[in-house]
Amino acid sequence: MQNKSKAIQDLYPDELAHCYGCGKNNPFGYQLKTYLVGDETIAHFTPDEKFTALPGSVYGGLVASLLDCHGTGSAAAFACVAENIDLENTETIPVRCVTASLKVDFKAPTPMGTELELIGKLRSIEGRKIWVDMTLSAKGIICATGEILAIKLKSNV
Ligand SMILES: CCCCCCCCCC(=O)SCCNC(=O)CCNC(=O)[C@H](O)C(C)(C)COP(=O)(O)OP(=O)(O)OC[C@H]1O[C@@H](n2cnc3c(N)ncnc32)[C@H](O)[C@@H]1OP(=O)(O)O
Repeated sequence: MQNKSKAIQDLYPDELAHCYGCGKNNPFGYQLKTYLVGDETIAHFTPDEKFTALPGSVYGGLVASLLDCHGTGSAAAFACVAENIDLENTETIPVRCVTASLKVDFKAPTPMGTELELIGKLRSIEGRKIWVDMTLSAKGIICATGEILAIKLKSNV
């Protein structure tokens, strides 16, 4: 697979780049960036205390949101690779993936103020269905795992 120096979300067309979790054109959102590195995807996010659950730990909704957006970004990246779309030499991608199903398992408290690392691995692609397995870790400790079923939209909305 290809390495990618540009985030997959930065290849979404401008009119579709307003997602609260990962849209580059949403100044209020998290602007999560997913990168394809080898045959995995990676993203980072450092939560601050506005995301508090119990003191010192992150609320689960943020964890789910990060997995949601990293999952769809990863699905789009893996779909592009499967379709021989050269991510290195394109300004926008024609693939549109949305979440149909997201499962999150919370394994350990997610710490505040620490860089979180999300890793995605392609499980399978079957027609328009793309399954991605993910981990969310802090300092090498897995805080949550996620699995997403993303669906490629039929048209480029
Ligand atoms: C550039 C793109 C911008 C991306 C922005 C970032 C996104 C960030 C992530 C999100 O938060 S996305 C927002 C949350 N997700 C949604 O709002 C999606 C709402 N659901 C839908 O719009 C539709 O249900 C969906 C597009 C997912 C599927 O509808 P379709 O009419 O295109 O497909 P269909 O219902 O025929 O399902 C296609 C296949 O997926 C399967 N499927 C659909 N939903 C499923 C589900 N929940 N669980 C298991 N399988 C499911 C379905 O059975 C079928 O399998 P088969 O092909 O084998 O028959």
